[in-house]
Amino acid sequence: MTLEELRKQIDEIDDGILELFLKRMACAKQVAEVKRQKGLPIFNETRELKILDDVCRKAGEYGGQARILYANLMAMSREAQHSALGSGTELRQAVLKASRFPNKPRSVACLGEKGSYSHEALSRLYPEAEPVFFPDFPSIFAAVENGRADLGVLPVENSSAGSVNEVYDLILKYRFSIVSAISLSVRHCLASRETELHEIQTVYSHPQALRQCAGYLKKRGVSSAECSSTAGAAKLAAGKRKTAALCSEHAAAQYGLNILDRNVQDSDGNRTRFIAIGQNLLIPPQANKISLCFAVPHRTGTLYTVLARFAASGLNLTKIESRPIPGRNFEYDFYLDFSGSVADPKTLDLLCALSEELTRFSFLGNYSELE
Ligand SMILES: O=C(O)C(=O)C[C@]1(C(=O)O)C=C[C@@H](O)C=C1
Repeated sequence: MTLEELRKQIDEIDDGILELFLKRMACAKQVAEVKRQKGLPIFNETRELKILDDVCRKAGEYGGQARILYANLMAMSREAQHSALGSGTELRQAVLKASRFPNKPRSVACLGEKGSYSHEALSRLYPEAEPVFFPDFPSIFAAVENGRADLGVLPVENSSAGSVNEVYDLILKYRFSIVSAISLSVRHCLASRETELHEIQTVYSHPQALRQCAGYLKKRGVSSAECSSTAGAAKLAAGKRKTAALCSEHAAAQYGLNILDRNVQDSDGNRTRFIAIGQNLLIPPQANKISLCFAVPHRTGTLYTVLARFAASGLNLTKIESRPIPGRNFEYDFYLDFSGSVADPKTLDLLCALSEELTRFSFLGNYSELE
């Protein structure tokens, strides 16, 4: 057979598959109605596992491929059923009740001292708020929980050093709402009370900043020491001979230090993303980014079929992070960011379906990110 003839056959087969796919989806919607009348749950694991085992056996050498194909078919079918029944009432109501107005927090918690990068992010996001400084990330979450601060600003990711795992673990522990975000260009300088570079023996900074400048520090042959923030490092270096801090120029000025070297980070386009968290859900009208988290059972293809549903809805994932679930060996929570808005009914339907199907699911927010 020629290529053209074979392609003609494939086209005919595809038409047949598509017709059957649409028939299957229509049938699934009817099942949803029966389930509603009988008060049955949409997900029927026994039935799904039986279908998967059957197709796997019948498909012979393509058993694994058939399993994945049908796992996806049934995920789509469940989603159509959830959408037909308007599932996820709790999430739908939370989204409906969420405030639409940008909040004007009185006080916002952040890491470190005046002049820290977190402080800069906070001032850009909430110029009118009073900053409240804390020495570590858990204290910021605690301050939001006990009302000492209306919101908390936290670094979540750096373009060269990667995710701030401790913050992700706290996000997953507290499950507060993410209400806004900002991506800041981060340029570190080497600042000291000394005036000559060769006098420096020890460099202080936050572990993330030390990581972002690891190549520079190695080249200079100086030792490094961790402290709780870049601005804290500047304060420390102001009191000790032969030391310097990796910090912002702003922090260097704050503590009266000389700038011995500029732009010392290893990557030129070094950026850090910050989020603001709060107790209440706030969804501004321009919100275009969604964050959520969930866990999946340890079975082949479970994460894959969840991610396929985002692809099927045309949603672009911008971040995925997995973190160990405390107290459960080698089980993970997944944290996801994607571009989208809950004002889009199809996106809200997907989230509502997932909220019903996945364990440890939380919708964390729909917000926009300043540049
Ligand atoms: O058989 C059912 O109960 C259905 O709802 C249909 C179906 C499927 O698409 O095959 C969908 C969801 C269930 O989890 C199991 C199977």
